[in-house]
Amino acid sequence: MSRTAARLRALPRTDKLAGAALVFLLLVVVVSVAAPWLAPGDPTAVDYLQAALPPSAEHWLGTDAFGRDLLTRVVHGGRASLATAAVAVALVIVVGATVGAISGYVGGLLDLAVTRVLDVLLAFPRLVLAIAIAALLEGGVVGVVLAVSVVSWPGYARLVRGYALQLRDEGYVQAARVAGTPWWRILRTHIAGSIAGPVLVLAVVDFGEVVLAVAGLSFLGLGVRPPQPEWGAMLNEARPYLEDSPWMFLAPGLAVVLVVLAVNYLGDAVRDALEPRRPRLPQRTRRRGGASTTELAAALAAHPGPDLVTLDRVSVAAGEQAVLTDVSLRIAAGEAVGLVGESGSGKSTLAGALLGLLRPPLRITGGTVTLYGQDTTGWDTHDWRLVRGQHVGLVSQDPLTALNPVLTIGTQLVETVRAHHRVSRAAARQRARAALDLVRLPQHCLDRYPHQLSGGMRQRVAIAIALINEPRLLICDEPTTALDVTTQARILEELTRLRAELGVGLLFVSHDLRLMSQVVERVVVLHEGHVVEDAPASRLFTAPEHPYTRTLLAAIPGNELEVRRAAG
Ligand SMILES: Nc1ncnc2c1ncn2[C@@H]1O[C@H](COP(=O)(O)OP(=O)(O)OP(=O)(O)O)[C@@H](O)[C@H]1O
Repeated sequence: MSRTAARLRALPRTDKLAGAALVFLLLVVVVSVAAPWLAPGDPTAVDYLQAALPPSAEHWLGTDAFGRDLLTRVVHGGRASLATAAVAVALVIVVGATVGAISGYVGGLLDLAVTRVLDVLLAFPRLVLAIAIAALLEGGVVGVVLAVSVVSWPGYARLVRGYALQLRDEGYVQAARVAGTPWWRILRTHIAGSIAGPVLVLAVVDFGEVVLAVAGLSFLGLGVRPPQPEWGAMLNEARPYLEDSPWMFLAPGLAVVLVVLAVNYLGDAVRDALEPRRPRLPQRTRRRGGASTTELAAALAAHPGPDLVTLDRVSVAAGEQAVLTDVSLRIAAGEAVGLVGESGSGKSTLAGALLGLLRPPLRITGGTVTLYGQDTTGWDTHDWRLVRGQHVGLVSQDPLTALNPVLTIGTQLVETVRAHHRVSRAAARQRARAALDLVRLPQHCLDRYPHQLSGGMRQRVAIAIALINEPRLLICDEPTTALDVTTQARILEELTRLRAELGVGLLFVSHDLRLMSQVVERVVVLHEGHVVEDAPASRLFTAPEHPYTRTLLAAIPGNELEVRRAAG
């Protein structure tokens, strides 16, 4: 099951109100679909003897001016309102997503033309344009569907175009192109899956507005025509009797209000579930244990050391499968520690545990992670945000994925400073200049985009971003894997120099012991989630104790004989 599907399935449990909204909407849909069986009376049959009766045991919601039972009409009206809205949204998704995806992916003149059309359509007030189109088409269900679709698809097209623009430069999309995959197959296989989540969120959020637009057009006499029941049309019919027979207004009015409220709440909840970075509730300032975020910030800043990080018998599991078992690790201020192990040994998981970046199904099942003297157990996202980027910098394997392709290097450096410090843009830019000097990049890089730099320059930018807030600990997760040998050597030199100059602690994660030997003082060897050796680099490279370490050393070209000799 994908992560998106898992989050959606968990939603009714994590947000009870969203669960209630979903149940209510399902109920409305079921009742509307089953209207002919649940309310078998003819919703259009006129009986003037029963006209304008208030709610009673016989007519639960009363009757209208033509003596028609309002409950029957509201139930049947739901069919028209919801079905019209659903068809309009489905049409809009297909048209908007297709146009947006093709426009963003193909680019060039086509994209230019499409964006101009979108700009024009989006510049019109949505409802006013819908009224004009519905009037032009002389109303009716088809007219309403087309009017609502014409004013709604630009929003979807714009959203999908943005994603397609971004995704077309992803490595796997380029690889598919190089492999000769036709564009429409790339769109279907590689792009559609990635945009399905955001489009779904937009559709749910938008559905409420479409229900309102359909009801609004029918209210104005441009949609479903009387005597057919539809909530908007019923409101129109009830208008002259608002003072004498308010129940005529209440029944369809409440139906619209409750459905739109439920859809909007559910839409917000779905969006929050799929984009957890968007805070919905006021931010919590009290942490478990009573210390406020401000107190934690002060404690982190004041930590005297020497230990920056301590992992005490930490275990991590993915569901039932153990990924790390009883891992202990310590990094002191200014110390360079290497974490080595073959692919799949758990190195990235350990780095993730250190930064609170483990995502389900990965979770810490035992032990404690202590950062700057603070036990991180129970930290929430705000607490982790204090640490990441300010007290701990991270340099990852591929700078392209860490850098935002549509922002200049200067903007990204400035944003990193301002995410943690209340300083002016000018002051942040000054720090950005200093950070570029630190990693020996020319100042003109500030105005460049990531794709305008070489791989080595991008990695230097990533290091500059990691160091710009002067953290005392830097985690480098395979920082040179994506680089050629000469650039690798330069980046390693750079890291060694920076460590000496700034006195930062360093966790250097790699599967390559040869590289590591150039940077670290102590090496921790990870094998199948267990620490099998933790020794000073000088001893580990000359007299490895564990057979697995010997295997790793023997894998270094030209090192086989020495290792065999060391092993005796
Ligand atoms: N999200 C996940 N769900 C399930 N298992 C996972 C998940 N992430 C990692 N694992 C498992 O955890 C183990 C360790 O993975 P991890 O990425 O930490 O290894 P690694 O040493 O960093 O490897 P590499 O050098 O290839 O990046 C692997 O067996 C992997 O299958």
